Amino acid sequence: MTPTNDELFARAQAAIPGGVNSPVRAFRSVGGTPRFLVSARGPHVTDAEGREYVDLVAGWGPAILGHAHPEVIAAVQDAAARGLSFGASTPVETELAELIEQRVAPVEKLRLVSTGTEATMSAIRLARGFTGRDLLVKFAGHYHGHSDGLLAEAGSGLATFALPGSAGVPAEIAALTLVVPYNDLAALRGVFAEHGDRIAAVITEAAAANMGVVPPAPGFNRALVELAHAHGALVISDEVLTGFRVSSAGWWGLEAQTDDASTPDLLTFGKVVGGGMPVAALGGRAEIMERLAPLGPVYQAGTLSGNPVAVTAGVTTLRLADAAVYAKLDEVSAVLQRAVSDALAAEGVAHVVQRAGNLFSFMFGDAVAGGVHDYAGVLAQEAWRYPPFFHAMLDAGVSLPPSVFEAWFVTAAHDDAAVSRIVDALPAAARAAASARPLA
Ligand SMILES: Cc1ncc(COP(=O)(O)O)c(C=O)c1O
Ligand SMILES: N[C@H](C=O)CCC(=O)O
Repeated sequence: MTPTNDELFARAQAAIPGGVNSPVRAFRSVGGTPRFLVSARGPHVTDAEGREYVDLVAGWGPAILGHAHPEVIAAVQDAAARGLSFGASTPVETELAELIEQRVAPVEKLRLVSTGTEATMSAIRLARGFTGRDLLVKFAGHYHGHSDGLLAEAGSGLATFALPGSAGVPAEIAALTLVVPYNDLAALRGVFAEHGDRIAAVITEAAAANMGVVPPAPGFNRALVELAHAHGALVISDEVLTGFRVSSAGWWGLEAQTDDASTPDLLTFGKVVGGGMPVAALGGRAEIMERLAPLGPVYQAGTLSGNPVAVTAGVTTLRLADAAVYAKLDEVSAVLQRAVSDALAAEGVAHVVQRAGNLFSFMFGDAVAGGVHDYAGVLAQEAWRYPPFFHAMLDAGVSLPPSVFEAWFVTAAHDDAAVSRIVDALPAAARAAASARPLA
């Protein structure tokens, strides 16, 4: 007999800490049993009980074309048939690097890694190696993966579980990261005034989307580049989530930063560049990137870096992501933003739609209804309204991120039928949010 999600979760919990291989999957903040997925196609995922859901997680971002796009699958099958991993250079790696460099002008040289965590970790080491400085500045509520120096006041799972940081990070390492409120140039100026000659880099999500969506204030990214450069520090723009999702040139493309004064020195990518397989990258000014081994003294390596099957998925995805794909992502995103907002308004639920390109999320309560600009604002919301909203959608066959602190992700495969199913589910979900009460 087919095991249920409950049975699979019980078995997983016996074998795997918390039953999950990444904490946000555990449904801890929304309650209930995670769905164990067995397949995904187009805008849908299917669980082990055979139930199909319209998906608004999209593998946490990569699936811009929808799941299991036939051309991506065919290319991956073809690559796999020629060998899974060579531990040597392949032509397709250069193809992916060239594709990214053609689309994102500040990327003159690029190195492939396997996860976003590796990309940001290596970018930080490179920034330290290049500048000879030790301090790193990050913004509260931003998430850059789970390396030691980046977990202070981080978003994603740490926001979901209200963790200020992680055990196991030595105090000496944590002390090298200075955390500043997002969109607060005065605070950033203060940190540079005090520590300017020790700061190697500022790392920022190009547009924050791991505390829910919180876009940079107009001019913020430019001002932070100018400030950092005035103090001899680098800027790492983390586009792991936004890169090739919000436009064919990522967030950098949307802000159309064309002059040197507003150009980040290093950029990191993940998710879409792997088309659903483990590929990520760091890239930037050649002069900096060439400090990486074997050319320079900054060591960085990986057995699976540039894996030919994974990179084939990324190259094929980027090639298929034409203007029509981005237009569709924008269109579906706009329709859903409006539909959710209307449904919540109809039930009298105070809320705000937070958006950055086609990324969006909702925050609840009068305290946030005017818009949220930083992590303190995010924490002021009535987060307790989300679990009943989430479960009403799930019951109606719509899979949302299992945390109010995550973005919603659409795909170009969200056709009218998928969108209608989401829209039809909204009135009951909005009623559930309206009747929610804070946990005692
Ligand atoms: C902006 C950002 N940076 C870095 C990461 C880390 O990527 P990964 O989960 O692939 O390690 C993520 C997502 O997890 C992310 O959203
Ligand atoms: N917010 C994270 C990535 O963007 C969610 C993915 C994870 O850490 O499991």
